[in-house]
Amino acid sequence: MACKPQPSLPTLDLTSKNLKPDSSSWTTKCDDVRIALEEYGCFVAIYDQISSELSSAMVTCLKDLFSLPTETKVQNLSSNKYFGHVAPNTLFPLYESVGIRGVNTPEGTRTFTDLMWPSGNDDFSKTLLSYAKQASELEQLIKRMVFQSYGVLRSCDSHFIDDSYSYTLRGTKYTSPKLNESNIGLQIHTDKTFVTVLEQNQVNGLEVQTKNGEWISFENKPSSFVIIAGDAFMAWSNGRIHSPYHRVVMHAGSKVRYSITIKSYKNGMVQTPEELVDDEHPLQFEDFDHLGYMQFTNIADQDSPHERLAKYHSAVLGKPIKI
Ligand SMILES: O=C(O)CCC(=O)C(=O)O
Ligand SMILES: [Fe+2]
Repeated sequence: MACKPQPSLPTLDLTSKNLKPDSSSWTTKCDDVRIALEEYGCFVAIYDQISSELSSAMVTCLKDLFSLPTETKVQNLSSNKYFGHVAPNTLFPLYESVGIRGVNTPEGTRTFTDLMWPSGNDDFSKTLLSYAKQASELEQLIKRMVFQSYGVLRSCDSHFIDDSYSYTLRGTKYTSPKLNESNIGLQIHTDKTFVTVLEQNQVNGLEVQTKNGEWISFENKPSSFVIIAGDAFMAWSNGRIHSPYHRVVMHAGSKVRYSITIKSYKNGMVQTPEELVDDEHPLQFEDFDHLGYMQFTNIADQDSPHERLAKYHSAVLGKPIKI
């Protein structure tokens, strides 16, 4: 009997030679990106603008960061539960993570570096800034391609001016489970972001759920970045783009796993363009404040993005939305 092939995430070649704006291949590529995000909420981008040297340097930086004493790491406080330091705990003993805000600006990287290394660590802040800048360019490319494919690039050009988005880098370290310990590195969730750009280094573990409930694991390859659409992108697109459930599963005996995510958040309101609303697609989500939505959400909730956004709207606007 033939074996059923393992499902895999779509892979799209976004290397510079394949991305000449205004060519017909550019239009096709933009459609491919949109379709992948509508079908899976996620795809693997092959991207050559972030060099493997920079990625390795970033992982070395994360190793240095995680080896600092806990008393130092916990100083990275945040009123927002998604942005600070998360230490391993009894519920998720394999997971340790650090969120760094404003990471694509020299002030953001310097403030964080000075907090962790009061006597300075130039290598760290330079690598962090250069990685974050390149990854935020990839994030903008993805939005540009999707907007182009929906025909709203011009009407939505305010998404591409400085300060229209904030970027957070979340570096995460996963240890392998001990005997009788759960192998869940990170629980099932959707991202509350607009877009997440994720790089997984050497040790696999990320799994993404398809719309029909199958789990797809992601095998790491050089120059590959996983693009994940978040709840805000889904809402912006009037429900066309999928915000997928995903998780990290670790395997006994595996090496320590490091992942780097760049997460984008719209500054101010997320608003569905009017071109994406018509009789067949009535408006699903009222405008909402992205950072307000982040504050409202609970990491451990098991709501779908639609349910969570409905609860947020009803809490903030006093009325539920149609779902
Ligand atoms: O570490 C990973 O591969 C996944 C991280 C993730 O999903 C997240 O930070 O939202
Ligand atoms: Fe995630």
